Amino acid sequence: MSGRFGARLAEQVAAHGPLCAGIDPHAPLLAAWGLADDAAGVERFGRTVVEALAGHVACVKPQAAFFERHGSRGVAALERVIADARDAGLLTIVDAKRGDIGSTMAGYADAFVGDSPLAGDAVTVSPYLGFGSLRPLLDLAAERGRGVFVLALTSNPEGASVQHAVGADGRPVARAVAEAAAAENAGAAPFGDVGLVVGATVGPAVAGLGIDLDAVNGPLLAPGVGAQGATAADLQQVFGDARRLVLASSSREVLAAGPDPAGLRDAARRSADAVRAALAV
Ligand SMILES: O=C(O)c1cc(=O)[nH]c(=O)n1[C@@H]1O[C@H](COP(=O)(O)O)[C@@H](O)[C@H]1O
Repeated sequence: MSGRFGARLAEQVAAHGPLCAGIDPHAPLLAAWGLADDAAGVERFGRTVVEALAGHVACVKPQAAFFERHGSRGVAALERVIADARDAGLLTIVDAKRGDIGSTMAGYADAFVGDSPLAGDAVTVSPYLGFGSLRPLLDLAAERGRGVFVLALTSNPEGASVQHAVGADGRPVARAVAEAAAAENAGAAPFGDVGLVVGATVGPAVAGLGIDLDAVNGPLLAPGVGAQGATAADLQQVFGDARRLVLASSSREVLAAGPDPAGLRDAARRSADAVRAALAV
């Protein structure tokens, strides 16, 4: 791994388009792929996606939950998927969505951005114990050149009850998260290593909450494209002038084309082309 996460991601997006393919081995997808719903099944699933998409997409995002549901052997499978991706030169965002008090966050930092085999190129985290609680993980990620994606406006409808709420300082909570991320990325080029998660499904919320996403100057991971109903065109409305920072994410829509590697590549290519076209407008 050489160079900082933001710079490496920018290079991959330039080469392959602004799409991150999720690796979410849901039980129905395992069945559709003819795989058992066990640790060996999720391992085969994940490694197949990596082998098919390495060199064809900007990055992959293994969803830790679907590996963890098989206990320690599932976690070992996740480690092997991450190792395969690293060997293949494919960037990984480990979707673990961790968040805890600062002293415990230091443990998650070691696990996901330190020396552990669970560390990919970046990790997703939740700031809803307070953005400051993420500090140990942000610091270790910065030291190692890894990336962090902080949940801001999530793609699920329930998220608004927390994220749109106005905090004690008068700012909507999601806006405060965005401004804290912007402070981490100040001065970085082409952009920094601290990204936000902003669902492609959030409609007019960004503008409505007064959030300046362009000022974040970090990658904006946009899940919700495909299975959750958002289209590439929704990205234009949600992201406005911050389109240069968007990394759309899609899992089930791409994965449904497997296990045939050519089918996975075609589905990823179609999604990446649609996203690139929508963001170019
Ligand atoms: O952090 C994420 O990736 C994420 C944040 C969010 O707000 N919404 C969201 O759907 N995700 C993840 O993105 C993936 C979406 O999968 P599909 O709906 O199948 O494309 C899942 O792994 C979710 O956990």
